[in-house]
Amino acid sequence: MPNSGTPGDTPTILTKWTWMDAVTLSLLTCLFGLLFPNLVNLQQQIFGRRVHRRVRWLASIVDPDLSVTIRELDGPAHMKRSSDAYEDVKAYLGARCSRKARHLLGEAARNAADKLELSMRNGEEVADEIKGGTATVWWSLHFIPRSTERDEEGYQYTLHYQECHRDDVLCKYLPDVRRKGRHILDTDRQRKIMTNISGWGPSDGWSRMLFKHPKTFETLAMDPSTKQEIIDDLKMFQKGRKYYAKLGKPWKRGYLLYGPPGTGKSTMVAAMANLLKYDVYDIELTSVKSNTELRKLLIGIKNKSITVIEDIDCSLDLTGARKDGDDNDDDDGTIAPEAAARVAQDQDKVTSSRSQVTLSGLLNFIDGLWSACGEERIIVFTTNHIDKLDPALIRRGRMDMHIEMSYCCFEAFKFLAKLYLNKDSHRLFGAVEKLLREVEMTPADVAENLTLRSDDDDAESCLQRLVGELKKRRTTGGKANRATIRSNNAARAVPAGATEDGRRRSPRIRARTPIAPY
Ligand SMILES: Nc1ncnc2c1ncn2[C@@H]1O[C@H](COP(=O)(O)OP(=O)(O)OP(=O)(O)O)[C@@H](O)[C@H]1O
Repeated sequence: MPNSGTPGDTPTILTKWTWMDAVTLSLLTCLFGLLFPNLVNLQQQIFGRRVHRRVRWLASIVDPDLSVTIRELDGPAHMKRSSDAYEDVKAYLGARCSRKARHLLGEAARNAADKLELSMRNGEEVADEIKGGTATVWWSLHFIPRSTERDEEGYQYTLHYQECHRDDVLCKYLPDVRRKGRHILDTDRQRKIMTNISGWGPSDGWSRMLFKHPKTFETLAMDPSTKQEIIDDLKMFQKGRKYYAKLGKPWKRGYLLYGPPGTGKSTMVAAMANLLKYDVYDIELTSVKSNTELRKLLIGIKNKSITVIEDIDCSLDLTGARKDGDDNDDDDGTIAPEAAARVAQDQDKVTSSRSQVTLSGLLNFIDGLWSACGEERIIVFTTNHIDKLDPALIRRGRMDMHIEMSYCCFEAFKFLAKLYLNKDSHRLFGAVEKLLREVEMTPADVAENLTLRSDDDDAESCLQRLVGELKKRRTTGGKANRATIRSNNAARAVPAGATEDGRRRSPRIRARTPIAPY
């Protein structure tokens, strides 16, 4: 209430005002606002900011807790992918805090079959220490259900801390959590294999399982020098961060594994994953409905991973030319004339097939702009028919290394004999060597013959079985086999180092990009 100013009262501005003064001031303010609207806005903003600051100050006294939330899926709507930060925090908390939580979640063992991997359960809270144990922060895990159509449901970790520890938490503690979590994931974790099966899995399109393939390069039968070359190449790739950055190239490498069925192409992928400790993304291309869906899958692929497309020649009708108007790729690969003649026919086929993924879409997937959004990624194609593939698909820069997985050579046999029978030599080795020069047999078949099948089996009986099988093939299928191989190879140049009849006994590497001197 305005006061007319009783003598003796504490004088204030208001006490000296009259109603008339107030009305006059209001009118003047309105007039000022009409004449200078921007100045009034500015005045209101400054006033608003001051109020906001006071409210924050009050809030920090009433509730000094701050929080950071890390969601399981991040990225824009329709492009959600599982978050690296979430995985790091999960690994960190799993190792550090889980024993402090009251209610734990047990998952399949990490390294040992009889152990459980423990982590926080939904709704659980655990404490962690910062500043050398002088302060405490709290982590909680919650499941957030979908609230709108565009939203994704998923888990989220929330870190609660006091305002006075803000700098320590944000600048030291959180980066440390991520670093430690990543280290645990890199060294200690069980790797995963992901596959895309329509309608399954979370929104990023990948269904996940633990990857437990036992195959390593130590148990892969190959020509030893070829094997070493591949191992060296992979290891060089793995430590090539600076090298790729220096070249201005995305940190990725493509391997094409080709050869007859049973020669170890899938097995090689498992050995690669185990050597590098990478996750495996196995793409079933026929389940991918469109190029857009393929891109969405690509965005969901994590770093330090091997992406495999098996039997690429069978996956889609990609063996012909790219569709007209589909070719926005600047590669120098040429298209066979007969393939060009099939363009119209292929176009119809591609359109009518379930999957609308085009060759161009696949090429962009491998090395388009989006493919560079990650790093330390390997892509592997396997095929039984390299000659059916469009050259653009396997050209330099896409498939950097071509590795032929071929029939069992004597070196590979000796490796398998040592592995399966623990024999470095045997009287039947000579016979096997001679027969392997005449008959095609895959390492898978050789390994099967060397496998002990009963308690009575021993090295002698296994080798006899192998010699018998080789002899049988020589008289029945052996020659037919060779003829087929020759006709399949007819379109290709005879590889360097091939035997007289054009066959090659050991895996062959054609490194399209020289192995880099990092
Ligand atoms: N070089 C090898 N060393 C050891 N084992 C091998 C080798 N090649 C094949 N095998 C064994 O043979 C089986 C089949 O191998 P794999 O599936 O890798 O062949 P593939 O070439 O991928 O066949 P496909 O082309 O039919 O997919 C596996 O159980 C594997 O252990």
